[in-house]
Amino acid sequence: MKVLMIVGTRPEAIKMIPVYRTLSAREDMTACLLLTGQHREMARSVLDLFGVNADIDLDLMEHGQTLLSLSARLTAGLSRVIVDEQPDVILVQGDTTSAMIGGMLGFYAGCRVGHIEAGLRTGNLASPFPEEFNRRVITLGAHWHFAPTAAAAENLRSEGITLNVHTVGNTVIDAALDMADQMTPGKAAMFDQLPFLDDSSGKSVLVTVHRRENIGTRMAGIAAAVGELATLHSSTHFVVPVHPNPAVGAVVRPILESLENVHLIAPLYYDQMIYMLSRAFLVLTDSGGIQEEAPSFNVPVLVLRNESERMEGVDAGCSRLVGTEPSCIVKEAQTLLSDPVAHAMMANSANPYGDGCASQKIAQILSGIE
Ligand SMILES: CC(=O)N[C@H]1[C@@H](OP(=O)(O)OP(=O)(O)OC[C@H]2O[C@@H](n3ccc(=O)[nH]c3=O)[C@H](O)[C@@H]2O)O[C@H](CO)[C@@H](O)[C@@H]1O
Repeated sequence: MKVLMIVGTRPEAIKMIPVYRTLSAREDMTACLLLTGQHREMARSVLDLFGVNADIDLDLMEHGQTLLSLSARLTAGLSRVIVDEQPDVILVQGDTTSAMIGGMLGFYAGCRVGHIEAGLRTGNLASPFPEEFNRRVITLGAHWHFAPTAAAAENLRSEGITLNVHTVGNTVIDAALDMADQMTPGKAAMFDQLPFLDDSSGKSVLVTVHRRENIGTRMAGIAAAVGELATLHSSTHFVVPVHPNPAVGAVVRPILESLENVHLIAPLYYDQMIYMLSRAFLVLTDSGGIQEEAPSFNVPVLVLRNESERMEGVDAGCSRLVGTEPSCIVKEAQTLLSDPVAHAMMANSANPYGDGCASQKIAQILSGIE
């Protein structure tokens, strides 16, 4: 069975590599990993860390690309590969434009499409844009729906999708646990960059923001809240890897760069990120993947969004949706920074997103064993 696995962005690489490695180790499958180049450098750096080479690199990224120009190039590039490679199965992950076009072309070509991380929904087609649309299109053409949680599987059933829906966990947990076993270089790099990490008694708060819907006023509100928290908790370090999208730095730098205990640093390599997660006291984020990973390291998460397609963490008690209003963020973070009981209750909640075995389950389903 020939399986073409399509990856566009950093999080797709993180979530697809465990499946690629699992399929590659099997004799009944030939796995072919394709990078579209939607986010060129960030996706490649993940492959390098896991010691994986792409079989095909379309290198499609263009400076200033729009959804329209990207979709056109993806359609042309992926169509050629599907005709040349004749895969039996196409695997896509998540809800990016690479995943949506890959799933759609797979359906057109008569391949069986497997959707990893199926069934996430906000119920609002306009937010996140275009991801909610992309997810629904992929669902329509998919043969297998690999839902990360029971709630995601239920979302699919409520849309009438009942065949081949499998709750397998999220492959990001496979990747995070794997990286946690080999993060020594990442830890050393973080110690070089942030020497205060040497002091094991110091608290660190990890902050990441990048979502399109937060850029602008909302992101300024988030940065103002971080600034206020940093002033109130002067012995706590706030570590902010700044997303490469220049719009993010343009908002957060002027608000936070003068604060001594706020560290605005470059995006982290994945081993560095996993070290920081394992080490953080609290995470403030609008990232999907980080929400899913942090509970595996017993770190509470405050989600900087007004709605989320990942409510399982909130229901399990690992995370809280705090929106982007500075006063709400400060209030919730203050509680966790100053009340050990409130912190422990969140930190000790079990991770609802998986146990690290999702890739094995996906491989077994693809090969018809399960
Ligand atoms: C805006 C956007 O593109 N969102 C997509 C992104 O979500 P998501 O919001 O997860 O994207 P992020 O860019 O936050 O990536 C998260 C992943 O990158 C890692 N990380 C993050 C920051 C850093 O400096 N270093 C690092 O290694 C995190 O540990 C995590 O594993 O990918 C998902 C998976 O396809 C999609 O469902 C989302 O629609």
